[in-house]
Amino acid sequence: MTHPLLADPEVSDLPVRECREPLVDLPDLGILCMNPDDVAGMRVRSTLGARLREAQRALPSGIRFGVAQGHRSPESQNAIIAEYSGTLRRLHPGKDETEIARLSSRFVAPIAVAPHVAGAAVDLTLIDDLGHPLWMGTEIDATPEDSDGACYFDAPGLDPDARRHRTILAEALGGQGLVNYPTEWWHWSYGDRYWAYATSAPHALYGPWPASEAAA
Ligand SMILES: C[C@@H](N)C(=O)N[C@H](C)C(=O)O
Repeated sequence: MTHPLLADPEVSDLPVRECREPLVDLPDLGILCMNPDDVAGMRVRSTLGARLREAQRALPSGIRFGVAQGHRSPESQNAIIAEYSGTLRRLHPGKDETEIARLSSRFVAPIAVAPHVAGAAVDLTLIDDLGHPLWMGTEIDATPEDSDGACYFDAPGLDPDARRHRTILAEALGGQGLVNYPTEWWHWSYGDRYWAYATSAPHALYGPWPASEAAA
């Protein structure tokens, strides 16, 4: 089955009805954040936070979540877009900017629809009771090029441990209504446009947040 990308009109054209729900701190909900310097990245919209807490309770004993990043500033989003687009331009000198933007959205969302900027997404993995990340087949943030496609949630040819761990992740998060971005096993969201697309909701719940800063 093929899935649309965040840049595709099936997703990007969906309306947002911003519900103005605040961000919450994930550590306050008992969720481990793996990047202590990224204070903003420890926050997500409150419904997403509550759902993550419930999803963590549903994990097998001895396993917990490790969050790499939740909320992201528009500046950080734009910096990731610029860096990855530059890589793609070097790899594909014949492609025009429309094609580069679509390819880029396999790995990083266009700013206008960015789920992390809305506080509606987390990049996360599973952590064992010794504090070690479980093997998921790639590191978080492996690009399609660097991982030869193994970053895709349903990538063929994954070893059994990685497949089993991804299934555990998906059952816990999917059970709480989160949706995965199929090009990245680690990216899960709730209330953004991709969630609206995947759940056939009439509109997204969250746009860029805070609205004033994200307009740039
Ligand atoms: C850059 C990567 N970690 C990521 O966050 N990708 C998604 C699709 C995003 O930009 O929202």
